[in-house]
Amino acid sequence: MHKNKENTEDGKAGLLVEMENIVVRKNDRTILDSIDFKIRNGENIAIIGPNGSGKSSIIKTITGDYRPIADTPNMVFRLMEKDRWVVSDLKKLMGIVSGELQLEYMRDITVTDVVLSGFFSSIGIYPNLRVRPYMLEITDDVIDFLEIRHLADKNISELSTGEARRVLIGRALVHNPMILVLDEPTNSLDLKSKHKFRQTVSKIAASGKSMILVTHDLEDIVPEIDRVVLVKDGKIFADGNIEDILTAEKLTELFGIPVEVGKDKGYYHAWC
Ligand SMILES: Nc1ncnc2c1ncn2[C@@H]1O[C@H](COP(=O)(O)OP(=O)(O)OP(=O)(O)O)[C@@H](O)[C@H]1O
Repeated sequence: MHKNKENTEDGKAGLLVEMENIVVRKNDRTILDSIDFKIRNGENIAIIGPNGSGKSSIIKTITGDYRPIADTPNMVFRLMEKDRWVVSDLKKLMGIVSGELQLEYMRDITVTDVVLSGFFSSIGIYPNLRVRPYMLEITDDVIDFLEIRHLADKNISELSTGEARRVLIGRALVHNPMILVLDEPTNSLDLKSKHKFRQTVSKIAASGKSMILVTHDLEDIVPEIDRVVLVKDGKIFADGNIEDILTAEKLTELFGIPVEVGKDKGYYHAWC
């Protein structure tokens, strides 16, 4: 799979995202409070937290959909070591797969066009978009990388939920984003589809792409992910190495119920 110049050379040691003292308010309510969060190039991170704790809001802040309160003292919001961005540039930095996006794609668009549309951040390919030969080549590469060649000519609306989600990963990857964001990617997938999806996630993580995985399911945390961030009540509750963070004690405090944690063949699971 193709790589960003920044991924391989100059930006290697760089910070992709720096957030310090980030506050976001919606409807007169603080939904993110004093968030400190940094992502280094090549890091793979899982974000976990109860419903409504602020996980998606952190992602939406990074993508520019939510704006931090600008006059917060000591606030830092820097992406790729730059302080100023336009939202359309932020979208190019990130490749996002979410349930919301999948709903938007319940249309008769071929898998190839869905993947290709990632170049334009559009839903589908329209006559006004300038599709260049290199885009078609990269689309082909991504289809092969994700092992979805057999689906390429089908309409996305004909696919199973699991297949469609892999196609959306293709759309997210095709423009070579610095960070791939998977927001609850295995929701409503059956066991086999989850297994296949996690294999795909492992393959992408191993390719050196930075990844943020937002999930409620510890089993989604493939062994290539070694950092976990816990979010509670709009704040970062814990952030660190997976072994220090995914403990029964921390998850019990995070969810407010007794939680047990186990680990088997590199995968964590929790029960209560
Ligand atoms: N645009 C918005 N307007 C008003 N409130 C919002 C908005 N976006 C998020 N919130 C509120 O902020 C809080 C955090 O929401 P967010 O979607 O980030 O949580 P989450 O951790 O991703 O939840 P879940 O696990 O249920 O997806 C919730 O109380 C939510 O209602």
